[in-house]
This record gives sequence, structure tokens and C-alpha cells, in this order.
Amino acid sequence: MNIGLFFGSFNPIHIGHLIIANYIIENSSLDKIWFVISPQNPFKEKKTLLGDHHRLEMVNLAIQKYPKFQASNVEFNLPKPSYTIDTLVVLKEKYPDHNFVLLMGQDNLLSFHKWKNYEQIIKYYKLLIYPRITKESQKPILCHPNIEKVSAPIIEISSTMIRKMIKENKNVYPMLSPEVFNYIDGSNLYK
Ligand SMILES: Nc1ncnc2c1ncn2[C@@H]1O[C@H](COP(=O)(O)OP(=O)(O)OP(=O)(O)O)[C@@H](O)[C@H]1O
Ligand SMILES: O=C(O)c1ccc[n+]([C@@H]2O[C@H](COP(=O)([O-])O)[C@@H](O)[C@H]2O)c1
Repeated sequence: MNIGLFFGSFNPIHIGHLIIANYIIENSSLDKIWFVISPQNPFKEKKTLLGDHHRLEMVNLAIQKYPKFQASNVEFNLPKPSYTIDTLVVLKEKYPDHNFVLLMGQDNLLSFHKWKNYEQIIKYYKLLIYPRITKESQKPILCHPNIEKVSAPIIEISSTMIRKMIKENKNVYPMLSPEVFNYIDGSNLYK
């Protein structure tokens, strides 16, 4: 099977993530997309990061109507921070017959050359890059035969924006799936 691996903090998962994954599954040869929830991005501070299980639960709530999407907690039992190459080694060992492809937003590609063993990742895995406006969008983007840019509508939504709006008691309903909105709204999360 061809599996797209969508690695992320998903703090929280928003409709941008769903639009990206849906666009890619509908316009590629992927059979499934796995949302891999990372306990700790090596480049991000832990300050505003919600617990792993809350983030996993929200991903499960958001994808329940998408039969080709699945949540993965494979990184929960791996050392932290979450280095993608280490997870890929584990996944390849566990599922030798699957062909894995990585999905990521353009912001992540800009720092990709700083990732652990990035040359190894790019040598063995195809990267599908979803466009995104970033502060450094003028910077040249890494070119490689295994990097493919997805030509798709740009979505200007981020988890950072959503967390900030929740803190300011602003309405974030349109940016989340209703189930995720209710999960957050019924608690004190991100307040
Ligand atoms: N609006 C978007 N457009 C394109 N890619 C996105 C978008 N939102 C998230 N992504 C991509 O989805 C993956 C997971 O993203 P992540 O969970 O960090 O969301 P985020 O909105 O970037 O979060 P934060 O604002 O907390 O950094 C990353 O590869 C990221 O680049
Ligand atoms: O492996 C690395 O060195 C590395 C460096 C930065 C980010 N990552 C991973 O990239 C994924 C996207 O992170 P995020 O926080 O932008 O959603 C997440 O799974 C991180 O663990 C991985």
C-alpha cells in the first residue's frame, strides 16, 4: 500500500490539515494517510504544547468521517524529541511492504536541511510539499528529485493562530472540525 505520512504536532488539528490531506489523497496515488502525532518537535518549545493524548484524541475526532485517514501514536513510545528519521526506521521495520511518502507544509521544507539525517530521509522517501506562505518565502527551496511540490490552494490557518484566538476568547469555530471545537470548548484547553 502507498501510505502518506503526515507528521505533526497537531496542537490542535485544524481544517487546514484536513484540506491538505484531503487534497492529496484525492489527487495522488496514495491509498491512505496516517496522521503521526509527534510528542515533541525538536525545533519547538514545549510551553504551549498540549498533552499527547489530547492531541491524539482531537485528531481521531477530526478524521472520523474520512475512511482513508488514520491516526498514529507510533512516536509516543519513542525517545523525545521526535526525530522523523528514527520513526521512519521503526515504521519500515514494522511495515516492510508499505511504500511511505512524507507530506509536509512548505514551512517545514525551509528548515529541512537542519533535520537529523535529512539526506537519508530524502534519499529513500518522496516528499510531497504543500504550499504555505511563510516569513521566509523568498528563500530558495531545496531542490531534489524526491521533492514534489503540490499545486494546491494556499490556506492561511495555523494552530498558533487558533491557540492565540482561544486565549483571547475569540470564536475559532470555522477553523476547527465541530467535534474538535466541542472538545476544546468543553474544557479549559489553551485558555
Ligand atoms: N495552513 C497550512 N498550509 C500548509 N501546510 C500546513 C498548514 N498548516 C499546517 N501545515 C503543515 O502540516 C504539518 C503539521 O503542522 P502543525 O501541526 O505544526 O500545524 P501548524 O499550524 O503549522 O502549527 P503551529 O502554528 O503550532 O506551528 C506541517 O508539515 C505543516 O507544515
Ligand atoms: O527529525 C527532525 O530533525 C525534525 C525536525 C523538525 C521537525 N520534525 C518533525 O516534523 C513534524 C512537523 O512538525 P510540526 O511541529 O511543524 O507539526 C513533526 O513530526 C516533527 O517531529 C523533525
